[in-house]
Amino acid sequence: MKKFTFLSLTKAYDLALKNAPVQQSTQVITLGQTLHAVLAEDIIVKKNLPSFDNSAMDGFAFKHCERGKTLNIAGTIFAGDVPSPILKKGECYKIMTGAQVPGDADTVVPIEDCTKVTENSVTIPENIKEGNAFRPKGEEQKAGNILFKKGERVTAGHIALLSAQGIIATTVYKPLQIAVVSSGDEIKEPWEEASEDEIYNANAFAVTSLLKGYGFSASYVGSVPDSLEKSISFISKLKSYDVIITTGGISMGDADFLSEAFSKNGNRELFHGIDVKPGRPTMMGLMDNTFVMAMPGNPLTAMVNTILLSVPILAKMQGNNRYHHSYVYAKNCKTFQTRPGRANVVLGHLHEGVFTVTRNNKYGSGMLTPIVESNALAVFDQSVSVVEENQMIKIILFDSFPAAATYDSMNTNT
Ligand SMILES: Nc1nc2c(c(=O)[nH]1)N[C@H]1C(S)=C(S)[C@@H](COP(=O)(O)OP(=O)(O)OC[C@H]3O[C@@H](n4cnc5c(N)ncnc54)[C@H](O)[C@@H]3O)O[C@H]1N2
Ligand code: MOO
Repeated sequence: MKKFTFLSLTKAYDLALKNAPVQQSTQVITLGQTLHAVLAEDIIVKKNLPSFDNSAMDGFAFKHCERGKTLNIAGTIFAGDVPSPILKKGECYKIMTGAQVPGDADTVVPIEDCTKVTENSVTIPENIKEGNAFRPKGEEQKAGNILFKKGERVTAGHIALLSAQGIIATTVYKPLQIAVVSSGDEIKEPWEEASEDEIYNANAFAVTSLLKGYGFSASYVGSVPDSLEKSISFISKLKSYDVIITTGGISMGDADFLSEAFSKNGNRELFHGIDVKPGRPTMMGLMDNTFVMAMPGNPLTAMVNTILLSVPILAKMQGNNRYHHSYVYAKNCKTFQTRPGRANVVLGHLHEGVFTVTRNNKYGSGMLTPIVESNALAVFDQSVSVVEENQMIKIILFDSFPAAATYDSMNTNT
């Protein structure tokens, strides 16, 4: 009988991250495809942002030394105009938001702050600061600077800046090819007929959709039957994938063949067994360049493990330079117990800064409903046995992409 080598959660996480091969292949994609992609090159500012001095308000542009006076309006400047300086002493421009401010004006006053506004003249207030509502060329980004660094994950904000730079093609890391595999003779696909003695496959669709929510594309490639030979053959066909995530068949039962089937395919196990609840039988390893994540079959465990462990590892493999989970602090609503002696991953619901543990932390890892009742998880160190009411704890939100660059030991609560 195979003996598990239980690692602490932190050690398992470290070891997996250390051995996770980072995607090397790149591809050029267009702007509309870049959301969630990871940049494989630094992006340099091509065009100053803004690229000309301009007004932040609808109002009047003038030379600051003329403040407090009634000025004649020498002309009106609209966004898109390319004006030349024409101001004489005692004059100002009427100007619209975003329009160019010519070199002979340095301050803008919003129209509502002026008095005696007529078609030809306006009285500028005395107490206006030099440079008010004036957006200088290059204020936000200067041409030649680094706009984004290699390893940044593209968000809508990045896309806004790329668009503002007229950058329509970027070099990114190719998306990881992730195969999701389920296991067990008792498993029927949701579109098949399942008797009362059989169960529907929840894990494959849970894991693929969960990863999709984090911006990865994972494909469900099928279910492995409970047979060593068939498992070996099934796995041997998946070697071109960057990652294989399996659920089930990884514990100590007579039908748990996956560890051996992976080994027979050359898998080098990094660990098989983590001192964590849930998720104890988890195995991870490297089959040549394919990273193997064998998750326990219990559906709640499979999902929790995917969030907690797979997502940061995949983020690193995808080339992301911020791959640790980030956390928020929350106040614990009600005292609850955890099982000391190993790390505990606890589901809960975060609302307005308060974390309420799901079902008083009494649910089974074979369940599914507690996941839907939760929107966050918290990890507690093996020394913790009780979490007190009003205690401040670190929470990892579901669907929140890893964004921490610094390592904070799995963000456990101690
Ligand atoms: N002697 C021991 N027994 C068990 C241990 C142990 O350390 N020693 N660990 C327990 C823990 S913890 C877990 S978790 C389970 C995990 O076992 P497996 O990874 O081998 O998973 P299976 O036995 O294949 O399945 C467990 C459970 O989950 C159901 N399942 C599996 N796949 C799916 C799927 N795709 N969709 C829905 N449900 C699925 C399966 O029918 C079982 O009910 O082992 C404990 N035992
Ligand atoms: O990993 Mo298991 O889910 O603790 O029952």
